[in-house]
Amino acid sequence: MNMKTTLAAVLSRRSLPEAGGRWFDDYLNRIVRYTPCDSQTFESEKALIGWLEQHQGRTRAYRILLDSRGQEFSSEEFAGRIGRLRDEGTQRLVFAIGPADGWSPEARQRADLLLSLGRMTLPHQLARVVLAEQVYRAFTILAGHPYHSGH
Ligand SMILES: C[S@@+](CC[C@H](N)C(=O)[O-])C[C@H]1O[C@@H](n2cnc3c(N)ncnc32)[C@H](O)[C@@H]1O
Repeated sequence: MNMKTTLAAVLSRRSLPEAGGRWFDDYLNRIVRYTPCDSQTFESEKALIGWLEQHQGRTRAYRILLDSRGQEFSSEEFAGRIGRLRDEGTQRLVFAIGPADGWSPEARQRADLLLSLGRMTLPHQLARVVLAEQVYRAFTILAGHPYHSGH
């Protein structure tokens, strides 16, 4: 069975219309050419964690929380990690952008991976677009598509 990827974010109702905007939608549309992928938004960390607990599938979703203090990867390393998860039979892979004031210690502890896009803090709208682009890039690397030409 195909691994399903979800790009999730905790976004306030106020920031929802502009969050990600056309750039995010464009990358999401490109990702679905390679793999089933959707977007989910939540008003609070609690709502996101509750959704994660409910949507387990046969196996638990692999949770990757975006956090500037997390682990950094090159695009090739990132693609390799996603490819390994897919090949190991992971059914659902969830990437999540956190609330404006960052993740709670409890959420961080329950993550399978804390992923950093760099040590600088980005506004969540930008982090969401960068994440979508890197997920798209990762699937093109795994497919051998020439979108990624190195540095
Ligand atoms: C505005 S930031 C939160 C900033 C918060 N004050 C903090 O220090 O954690 C909102 C969300 O964007 C994501 N984010 C921002 N910069 C990031 C980075 N460099 N790497 C990974 N995620 C990032 C994280 O998910 C974060 O929870």
